[in-house]
Amino acid sequence: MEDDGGESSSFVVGIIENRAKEVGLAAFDLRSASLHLSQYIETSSSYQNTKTLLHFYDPIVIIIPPNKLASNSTAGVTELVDRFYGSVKQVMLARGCFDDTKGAILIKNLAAKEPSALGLDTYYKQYYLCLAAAAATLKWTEAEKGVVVTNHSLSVTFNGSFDHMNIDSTSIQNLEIIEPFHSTLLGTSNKKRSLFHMLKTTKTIGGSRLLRANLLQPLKDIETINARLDCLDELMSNEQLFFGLCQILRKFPKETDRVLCHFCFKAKKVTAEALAVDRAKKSQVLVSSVILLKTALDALPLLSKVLKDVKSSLLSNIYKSVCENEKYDLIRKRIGEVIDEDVLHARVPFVACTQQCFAVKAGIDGLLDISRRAFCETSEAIHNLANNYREDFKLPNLKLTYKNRQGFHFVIPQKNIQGKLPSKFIQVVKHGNNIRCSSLELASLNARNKSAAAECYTRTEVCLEELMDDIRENVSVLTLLAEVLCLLDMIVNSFAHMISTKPVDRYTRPEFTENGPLAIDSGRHPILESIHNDFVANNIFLTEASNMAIVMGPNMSGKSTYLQQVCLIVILAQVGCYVPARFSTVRVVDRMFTRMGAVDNLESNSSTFMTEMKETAFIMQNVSQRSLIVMDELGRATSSSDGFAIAWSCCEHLLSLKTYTVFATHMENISELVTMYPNVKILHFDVELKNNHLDFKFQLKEGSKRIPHYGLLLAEVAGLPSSVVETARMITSRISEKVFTQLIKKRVLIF
Ligand SMILES: Nc1ncnc2c1ncn2[C@@H]1O[C@H](COP(=O)(O)OP(=O)(O)OP(=O)(O)O)[C@@H](O)[C@H]1O
Repeated sequence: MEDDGGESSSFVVGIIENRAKEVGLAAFDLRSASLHLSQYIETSSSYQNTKTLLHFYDPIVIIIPPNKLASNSTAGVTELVDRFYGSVKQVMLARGCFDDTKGAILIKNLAAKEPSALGLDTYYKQYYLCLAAAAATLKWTEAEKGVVVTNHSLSVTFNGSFDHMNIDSTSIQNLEIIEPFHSTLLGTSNKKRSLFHMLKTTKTIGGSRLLRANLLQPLKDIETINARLDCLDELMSNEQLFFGLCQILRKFPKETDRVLCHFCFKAKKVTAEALAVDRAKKSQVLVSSVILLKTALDALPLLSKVLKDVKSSLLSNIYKSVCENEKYDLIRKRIGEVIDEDVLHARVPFVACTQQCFAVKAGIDGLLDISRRAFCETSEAIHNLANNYREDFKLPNLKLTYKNRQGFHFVIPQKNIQGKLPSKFIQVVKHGNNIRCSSLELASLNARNKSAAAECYTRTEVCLEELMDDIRENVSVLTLLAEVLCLLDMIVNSFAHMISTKPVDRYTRPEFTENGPLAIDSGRHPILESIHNDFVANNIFLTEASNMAIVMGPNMSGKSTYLQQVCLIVILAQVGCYVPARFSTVRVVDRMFTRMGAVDNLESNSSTFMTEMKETAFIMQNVSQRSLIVMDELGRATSSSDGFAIAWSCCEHLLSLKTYTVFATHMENISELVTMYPNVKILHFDVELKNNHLDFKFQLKEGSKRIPHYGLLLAEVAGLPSSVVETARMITSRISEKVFTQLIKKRVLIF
């Protein structure tokens, strides 16, 4: 598999839908060799569920069947992809490629788990669409990448996203989980203000991807969440274990997870020409994977030492399944039969290249030994050439550098060059304060050096063939090792690290119930509290008997911050992390909905009000008994009477369910709901009026409090011309709302 080297996504996603608006989605992760299958009914015409999953997987390729209008002639999933994911590579495959029977057979053969353990027999009929999508996705990936997936190597999960809390893509933006709101809006990169960036102290790319996936789809299973929390308890109370793990994790190469999955893919037999072009590169990737695996396996005994006496179930399971698993030892010994003991994984390009050329023990392959000699001779000649140039051209600071693609070239600090650079130097390029260049002699030596290295790689691959087959037989333990390293990276380097940087007891362990309250005592906004030194903590208490809180208060009093804070605390709790509160107990949330900032949606050609209504409709259609909904100023984008009516009726609808809702509003009359429904409570943010100035306390209190004309006061502070404010003040003092309406009707109001 090609090595992307970066943090970018590695998902190939196939999607297909039927006439009943049921969608099957297969997401194939090339990096971790895992396949995630989901099938669901699209309840909204805007394909919110599909959008959420696409947002989650962030694919590099989307595979779709040719466009076909859905049953009711509305746009289908293919058009959605066309419209919203134009920048992602799209591949259109004939509907025949989306074959569910083929998909089922493929999964039976490729999955690491037994078909019965996967539940394939049960799922087959029910999930035929995602199996069809899997067939197309695997077929395309194998053909395009020139690989064959090794039998029984894939980690397959059914119904991936629905085992987890579902957060729709709008809420992901509103809550600033991955990107701060304004950065997505304005294209700026104020990355400090997202939950993901706050926690992204993971050391591996696999770890940070796992963190991102967890934040986008937090857990729902209390047992798993508690296992993570027990592990955090142990890390927080045992410094030696925490620092020991931090140190040991550094000993595993950063790329371990990505490289281990190379053993799941076997190169296809290709034609002679393609062989010549591609082979050396592929062989090099393979050799470096084996070296990396050796380095990772060498670090395993150190991990065993640190985890020997752990108590929490998560860590002791890791100890049992990884550290005590003899298979790793056997693989390591088998590698030791072919690979030189001194060979190590290296990141500096030329060192890595040399390690790869010398990976296989001497004397195993005569041709390899000859190629190595040629490689050494040309490398030495290149270094001698550099020495000669330093002396001949009086350039003592001339440096020789190596890049994987170009090979060797010279770097000379510009200040060392008096006058013109000697004509011997060619391909001269300015680079900052340096000049990069080559010479004809260097270019020729470079070519010889490269071809010697290429020959070394291909010979090495031949020597490694048997070893690779042996390793592939145990590929499931390598996948397990990759998963464990990513999980430890997230829990130790992100969660535990973040908690350890805060004062003691600022972050506490949340508790969970299936049907209990959502109670947060002295909760704080995880991101804003580090920006505001004097951030004011607030509580929330919702139960099935009192499941809606209406939050009131003037502008700027802290309502939106509070809504976001409640959601972020629940997300943190459900990923298995401590939360910024004195105490918290969470009823496990299965879907989280937010309706917050009102912005025109230019992409979907919707006005502010229509966007607001579409989002609200989506919530109303999808809400479940265990949802958490936060709504900010619903109904403010239309006429005040219609807005009020919509807000009121939405509240009534939500009150008839057991869902927990926090509803922030400026509409004072909404508080009348409390007189009709016992399960509503009214809260307000405390603000005092002092000398015509608003003094914000940011403290949430019971009941409501009326601050007259706070809008006018804030408008003045914002710099509205004083004459305008004066006129507004005069109008409000003279007329009551009723009179005002009558005046407008009679059109006698003259400004
Ligand atoms: N608990 C708090 N402690 C300290 N500062 C806070 C707190 N909550 C909010 N703030 C500050 O107040 C500012 C305004 O808060 P926020 O946007 O939540 O108000 P709002 O009531 O939603 O306003 P509006 O009704 O105009 O949307 C925030 O940007 C933040 O700087």
